[in-house]
Amino acid sequence: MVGGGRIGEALIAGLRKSGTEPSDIVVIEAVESRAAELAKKYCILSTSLDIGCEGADVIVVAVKPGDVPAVVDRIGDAISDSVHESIVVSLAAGVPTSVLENKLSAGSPVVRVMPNTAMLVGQGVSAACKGRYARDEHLEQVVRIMESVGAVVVVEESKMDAVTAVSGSGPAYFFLLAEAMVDSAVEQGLPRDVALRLAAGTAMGAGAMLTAGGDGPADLRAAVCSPGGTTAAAIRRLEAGGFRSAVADAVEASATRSMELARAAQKAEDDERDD
Ligand SMILES: NC(=O)C1=CN([C@@H]2O[C@H](COP(=O)(O)OP(=O)(O)OC[C@H]3O[C@@H](n4cnc5c(N)ncnc54)[C@H](O)[C@@H]3O)[C@@H](O)[C@H]2O)C=CC1
Ligand SMILES: O=C(O)[C@@H]1CCC=N1
Repeated sequence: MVGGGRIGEALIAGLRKSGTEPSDIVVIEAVESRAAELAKKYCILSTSLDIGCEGADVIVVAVKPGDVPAVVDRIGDAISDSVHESIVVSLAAGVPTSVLENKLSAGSPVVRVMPNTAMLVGQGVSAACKGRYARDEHLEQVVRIMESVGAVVVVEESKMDAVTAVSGSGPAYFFLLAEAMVDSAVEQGLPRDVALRLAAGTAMGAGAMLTAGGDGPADLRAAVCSPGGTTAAAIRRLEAGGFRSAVADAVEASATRSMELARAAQKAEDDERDD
């Protein structure tokens, strides 16, 4: 795991919870105190890029998009002489697989994954796609790893911006909704801890109903709206307040930002090649 920030930790935590042996995970994190913290918390080894990458079956890149080219360049140097084939997996928003492939030895297998933070509790949902040189068995190996921390869908790389906008960024939309519900509940006289339990339990139950495979969201919502009742009154205000279009705008803004990150990563690489 290269990069032990928020998503790096979520994956490590999820893997440990799902029974992955501590000796099968190595963390490479630039901030020494953070590396030590992760090593202690998850009983895993913390090391450097040069030592940690060689011989790894899977190298997960979990640094910020702008840091990916430099980090993968160093990974490429570290593994270029190795006879062992490593799959390089990028979790970074926006960054195309081609940017990683161009930093690695010719023909290196790269898989791009857009995970989400709920991996931390084994309830993530990820999308994965193959780079140009990755074979089906490489993708399958990565899918198996991600399945140990949640659900996985396989998509074309061209769909990754949309995926990022829905499930990568998505937990934050639900957290914002929960935050607003809790604050409003406190305004209505509930103690904050009770309000949080109610909002979180509601999110959990609604999520379970959505994933049960029966009715879709529109039918489920309609079933809560008793004629002339409380929910219909609330939904009318949400619609009047532009809830649906605010969500559509938010998802579009996230996808657009993902495309901008892709262009920035591509440009950085083009500039470097020209120098
Ligand atoms: N936070 C989230 O929920 C999600 C994040 N992602 C992606 O994951 C990546 C990381 O995001 P976060 O964890 O939120 O960021 P973060 O800033 O919390 O973590 C990045 C970590 O990488 C470390 N780092 C930077 N350069 C390094 C180097 N050369 N060697 C080793 N470590 C280095 C930093 O010290 C930091 O701890 C991003 O590319 C983001 O697009 C994807 C899906 C969800
Ligand atoms: O906000 C971000 O850029 C990352 C990618 C998806 C979730 N967090």
